[in-house]
Amino acid sequence: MGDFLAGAYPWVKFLHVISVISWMAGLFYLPRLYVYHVEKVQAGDDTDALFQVMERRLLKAIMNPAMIATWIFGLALVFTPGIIDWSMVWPWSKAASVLGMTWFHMWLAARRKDFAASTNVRTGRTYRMMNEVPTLLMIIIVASVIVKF
Ligand code: HEM
Repeated sequence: MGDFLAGAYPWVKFLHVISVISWMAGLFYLPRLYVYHVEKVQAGDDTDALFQVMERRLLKAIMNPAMIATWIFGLALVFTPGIIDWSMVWPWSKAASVLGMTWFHMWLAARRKDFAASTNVRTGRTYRMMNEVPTLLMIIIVASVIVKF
């Protein structure tokens, strides 16, 4: 298994980065959709239905598969021999940040259900602030994997 993963390493990393880009695109865009949804749309009108379709498709067709692929290829990299030295800080800062990113994904999925049930109580300001969460985590993750402190 170790030999196979070592041989596949560049391709697995290639697939990991492609999945990461797709996942991050959704994590940045979905909260922006929520800002416009809450500030510009009346519950129950045609635009409300349109936003709900856009939010559902973005989450289910792009973000959920991209998150699963990111985890699968990321864990394959974790189990590749010689890639991670757990005595360093970067694997831990990366692990904590990807757990945070996954929590943020789940939080967005729960908020989508609020909009679908017309029970959203959060303001555009809340969604604008939450939009900074993936930016912050991405900076920590990329510093971790590139600088390897
Ligand atoms: C979801 C769970 C994740 C796991 C288990 C994981 C794990 C890993 C591992 C073990 C590597 C190999 C590091 C190396 O080759 O030295 C890697 C590479 C990378 N990861 Fe992740 N990762 C995850 C999510 C993410 C996320 C969310 C991002 C971006 C926001 C990300 C960005 C990257 C990048 C850019 C690289 C390539 C670094 C390089 O070799 O130059 N990963 N990941």
